[in-house]
Amino acid sequence: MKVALIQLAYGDDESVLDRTARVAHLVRAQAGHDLVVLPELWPAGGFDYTAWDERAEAVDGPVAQALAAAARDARVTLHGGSIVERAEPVEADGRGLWNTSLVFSPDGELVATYRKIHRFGFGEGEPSLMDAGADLVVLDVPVATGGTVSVGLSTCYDLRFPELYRRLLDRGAEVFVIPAAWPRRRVAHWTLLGQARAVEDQCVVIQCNTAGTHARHEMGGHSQVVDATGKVLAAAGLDEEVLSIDIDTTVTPEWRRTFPVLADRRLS
Ligand SMILES: O=C(O)CCC(=O)C(=O)O
Repeated sequence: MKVALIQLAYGDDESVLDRTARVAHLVRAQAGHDLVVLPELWPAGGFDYTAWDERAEAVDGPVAQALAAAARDARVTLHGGSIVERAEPVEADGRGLWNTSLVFSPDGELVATYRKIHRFGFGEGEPSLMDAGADLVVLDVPVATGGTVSVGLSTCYDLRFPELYRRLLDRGAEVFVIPAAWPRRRVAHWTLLGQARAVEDQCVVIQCNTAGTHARHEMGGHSQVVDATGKVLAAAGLDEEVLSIDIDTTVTPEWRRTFPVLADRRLS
């Protein structure tokens, strides 16, 4: 499975319109990959809390339409990172905004949405401005060499909650895709926890982080792809870059067969 991770850098000066056009261009340049992945909240700004309400949009809004067209032109499955989603109806005590990932098929069809379950901010940011998602999402992603790969979705802070990944595993996930806006000061946790999820769940982990500095927060970069044995197959640095990697999808079932630790679980 050929995968491209676009570790996008942005600051405060680029408009959402300009950034969207730049991202669509970067996605089109990844033709030939099976899956292209973008970071969390790149249109609204991961830590740009004050702009979220104004930049919120529907899952068929202008950013989604630009991503759908880019996926179709490049003929790739596109994990478009996440947007601040505005949707109706709003629950009685709800906020009507979610941190929502969008996945498009190579035909440009929106095939999956995932609303981030664990909100980051310790009372501020996401918990005060957004609602929490409740639904697990696992989808089949087609691979040019034949067949599909079962991909479980999660976002950034979710990575700190291993029980979520066990549940995705139990729904058949072989790969976890994790877009993020993870700060530089805790980037060691980002890489370590990604490797831990790969080892404990015997899954491929694809982590696409943000780079650059926006809203006074320096992002950590260090996107990575880890195979089901825990081996880091590709790793980015601190700045904007595209990681391109051909993942051997036979490794996961072979590793699960030769080291059958999952079969020894006792509490499920
Ligand atoms: O858990 C962390 O250290 C960072 C999480 C985060 O930045 C997020 O979920 O947006």
